[in-house]
Amino acid sequence: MDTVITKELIRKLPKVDLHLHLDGCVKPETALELASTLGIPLPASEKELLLPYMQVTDDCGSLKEYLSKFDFTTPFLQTGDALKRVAREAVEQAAEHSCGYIEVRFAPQLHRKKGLSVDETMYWVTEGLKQGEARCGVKARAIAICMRNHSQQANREVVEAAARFLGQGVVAVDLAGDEASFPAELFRDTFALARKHGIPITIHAGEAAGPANIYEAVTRLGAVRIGHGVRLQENPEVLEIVRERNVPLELCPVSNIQTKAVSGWEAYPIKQYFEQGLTLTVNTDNPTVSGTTITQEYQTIAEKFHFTLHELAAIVMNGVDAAFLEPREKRILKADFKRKLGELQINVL
Ligand SMILES: O=c1[nH]cnc2c1ncn2[C@@H]1O[C@H](CO)[C@@H](O)[C@H]1O
Ligand SMILES: [Zn+2]
Repeated sequence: MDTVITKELIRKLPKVDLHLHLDGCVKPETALELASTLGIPLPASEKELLLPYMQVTDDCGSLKEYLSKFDFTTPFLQTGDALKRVAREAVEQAAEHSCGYIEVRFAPQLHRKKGLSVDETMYWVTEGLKQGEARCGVKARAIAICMRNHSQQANREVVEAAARFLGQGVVAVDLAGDEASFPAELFRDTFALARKHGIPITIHAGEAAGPANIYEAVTRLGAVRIGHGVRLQENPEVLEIVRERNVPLELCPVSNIQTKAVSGWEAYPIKQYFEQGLTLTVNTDNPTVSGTTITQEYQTIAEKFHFTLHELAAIVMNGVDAAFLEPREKRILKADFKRKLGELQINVL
């Protein structure tokens, strides 16, 4: 008989979160403290009352509307101390949900309003992750995000700083922001520079626009993972390319429903993708903005799509395989995950 998949069992299941935005996981209580330290007035002084300003509701209509929630948080994330703290807290939150490995992404250019340089933002975020790692035993790395609405020069600075921090806590570069208004092909030069520096690339694509952006990201920009990619099903040829090349999709189910990347759970293609042999990973995107946790993401797909515990573990291991870690570090992580899954009587390949 199949094991009953309880929430507690999923919480205990060793997991990874490869798609997690730093500014999307700020705890409301932290926002309150940072705002008071920085002297920024807030519309509410209790965390429960602050949460609606930081979180979307089910009637969120689009990615653009979803992204507007980030305007509330960025003013607090402008100092080294604040960046270090929220990075550390991202690791702590992951530890509560038995994540053994996380990659936290952030856009350095959004954190410079008080004069930090791009390198300084990377320094503080990676410091916070290291502190969290030491305290919680969760391996944590950073991904530097280029923003779609930023200038080529601003994005170039991010890529160049990422090259300096590669192997020092930063493991990859990404492209995020308003996908519908800025197609992937606008960023060819930016990612050519990343390739020149040998920086691994993941790109948000096929979320608020169609598979053409996934095609561009994989075949021209050099993406070896795709952020979301849920709209891949709209083009079977692109789907075949993604499958052949074994490009992992960083699905974020709760966020994907909220941003209307997919019309609703009945149309969410995760089971089909799984059965078609695509490499799926499950992630949170923005725990605070989306009101989710990695446990909830797994529980939701288990309930709605009847994944078995072994299938959930296979998805976890896809994430371990897709981690932007050096081969040696990855082998150690993989062995560690197999051991921990074995303790739960789950055997994976
Ligand atoms: O799902 C998403 N799609 C596209 N952009 C996103 C998503 N979530 C967050 N951001 C954007 O990335 C920035 C840096 O973390 C956030 O400020 C937000 O604008
Ligand atoms: Zn994202």
